[in-house]
Amino acid sequence: MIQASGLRKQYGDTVALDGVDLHVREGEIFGVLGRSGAGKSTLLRCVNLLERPTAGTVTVAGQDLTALRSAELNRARQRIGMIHQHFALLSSRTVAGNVAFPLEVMGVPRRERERRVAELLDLVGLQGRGKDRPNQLSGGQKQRVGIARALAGNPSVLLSDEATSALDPATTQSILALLKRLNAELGLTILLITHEMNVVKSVCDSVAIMAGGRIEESGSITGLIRTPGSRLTREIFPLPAPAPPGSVTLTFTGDPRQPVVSEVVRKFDVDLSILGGSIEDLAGGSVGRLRVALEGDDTAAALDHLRGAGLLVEVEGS
Ligand SMILES: Nc1ncnc2c1ncn2[C@@H]1O[C@H](COP(=O)(O)OP(=O)(O)OP(=O)(O)O)[C@@H](O)[C@H]1O
Repeated sequence: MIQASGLRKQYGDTVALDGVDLHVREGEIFGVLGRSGAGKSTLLRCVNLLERPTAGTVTVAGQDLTALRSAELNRARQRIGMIHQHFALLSSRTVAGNVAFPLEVMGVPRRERERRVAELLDLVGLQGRGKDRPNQLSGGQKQRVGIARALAGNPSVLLSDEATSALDPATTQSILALLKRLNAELGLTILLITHEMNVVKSVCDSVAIMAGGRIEESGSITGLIRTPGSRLTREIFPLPAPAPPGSVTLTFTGDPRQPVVSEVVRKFDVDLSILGGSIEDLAGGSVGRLRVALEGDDTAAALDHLRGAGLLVEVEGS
């Protein structure tokens, strides 16, 4: 749905994007995670060409945006919604007036506009609030208005620029739940940028980790969790460093109640000490990571058994 190739963006001597390739599949929630200054906002603004990349191409829904002239680009942008960290609402307009704004720009007749605004406010849980002013709303409600406005043109893609960074944790979760619902119900593809791992853990199907204008690692969350040495896995499941030589890190997905570890202890008569670990609920399901020390005559066979049971087994120093 979104394909960026060889994206480069330079501001004077500052290289904000340094050869970024991005592939976001239709219907997924894709997170771009990185610290301040990593280049996330620049990447997002290059995807809808609010910023023109210095080099590279951006294709959204099969259309090469970098090749379009301005009238065509404006039409293509109507199919790309965007929400912002500080909501970017017009304080002089009511809630309904804010949601209606893009419909007015598109030339939608008044009756149709009013019907669509009511439908959108309903969709985001703000029915009956159309006459309010933005300053009468909480942060979470303001972001719901931002989402309703972004969906006005029936976009196939929603870009989210740190949409929950200004919200408290409970409100963040409610906005993320709304995005997840819209993704499922409307088949909306969502590209979000964030500096919060929590956002990635809660809703993303795929992620790209950015630093210094480059993507360091990207892929589906489940795929990265199963990739030895993945940075995402290390950040989600921090374990004490350095790992003792010979210690084993086990990563398991699926039902955490499967007694795979106790089974291996019994079957291969090994001693197992737990050195660290945790279990997390990710969008794709439950994932656990455990660092253990194994002792016994048959530890190699025990590790093979764990591999055979579908665990990722990483032995320190091997
Ligand atoms: N309009 C601009 N003019 C000059 N430099 C810019 C501009 N926009 C971004 N930069 C620089 O490009 C680099 C990447 O910035 P960007 O805002 O994309 O990072 P970010 O990961 O989104 O960080 P933040 O979360 O702090 O916004 C930074 O060094 C920034 O100073």
